[in-house]
Amino acid sequence: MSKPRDPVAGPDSPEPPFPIRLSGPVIKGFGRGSKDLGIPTANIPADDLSEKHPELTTGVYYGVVALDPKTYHHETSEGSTSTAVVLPAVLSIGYNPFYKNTVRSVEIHIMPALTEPSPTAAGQEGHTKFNRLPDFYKTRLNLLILGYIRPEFDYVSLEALVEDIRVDCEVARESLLREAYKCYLVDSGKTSGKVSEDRAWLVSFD
Ligand SMILES: Cc1cc2nc3c(=O)[nH]c(=O)nc-3n(C[C@H](O)[C@H](O)[C@H](O)COP(=O)(O)O)c2cc1C
Ligand SMILES: Nc1ncnc2c1ncn2[C@@H]1O[C@H](COP(=O)(O)OP(=O)(O)O)[C@@H](O)[C@H]1O
Ligand SMILES: [Mg+2]
Repeated sequence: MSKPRDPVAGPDSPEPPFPIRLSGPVIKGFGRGSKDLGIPTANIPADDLSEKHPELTTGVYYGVVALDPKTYHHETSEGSTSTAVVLPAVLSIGYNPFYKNTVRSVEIHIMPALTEPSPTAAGQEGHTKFNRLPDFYKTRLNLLILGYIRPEFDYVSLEALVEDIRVDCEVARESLLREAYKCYLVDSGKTSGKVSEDRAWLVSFD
């Protein structure tokens, strides 16, 4: 048995180099996320990553995302919205050692709002239904990376990889529930300068 993982990752408020801004159109990946793992990941181009963000090492991170509402209509209980909805996310940046990719990819799994029950909560091991939205290929995605979780690993089985990603979702969720992170998701009206600036960038799609 491997030892239990820490329930949260990173300091109590984002520290440099975070938040890191990434943006790009959602592109096709290797087609494994949904099919092999049951975990859809929105892939965005990674071409200029080493030039623009040399500090961004390979690994698993958490953050917040927004999709361009011009092409993605998010359904809420109030109906369809024309402003971008901000959602929590967990992502991997790297070569997917389990699949031995030769090119680096950025793969983002968008989670449900923190006010909704978590589909990846413990007790569902082996039966987890990861969050799935209607497809949004080609839509522009803005991402603020807020913290680092762990390095990428190779695994003895597909089940072991899926279980670790399930725990990543829970770690991301608990980490983002902290006040200094939650303010990126929920605009309380009293957020300070830099947070509002980053949040304004997140939901702007010109
Ligand atoms: C939160 C998260 C953590 C991941 N961690 C690993 C990892 O440690 N090792 C690995 O080989 N792949 C990891 N992956 C990548 C998955 O293997 C990848 O999403 C899958 O291969 C789907 O790829 P595709 O979008 O190209 O189809 C992770 C993905 C996510 C979303
Ligand atoms: N919760 C989600 N997070 C990320 N992408 C999602 C989600 N739900 C649906 N999708 C869609 O699924 C696609 C990714 O599925 P995936 O099986 O990883 O395919 P690919 O290999 O092409 O990336 C995304 O591009 C997006 O259109
Ligand atoms: Mg993918």
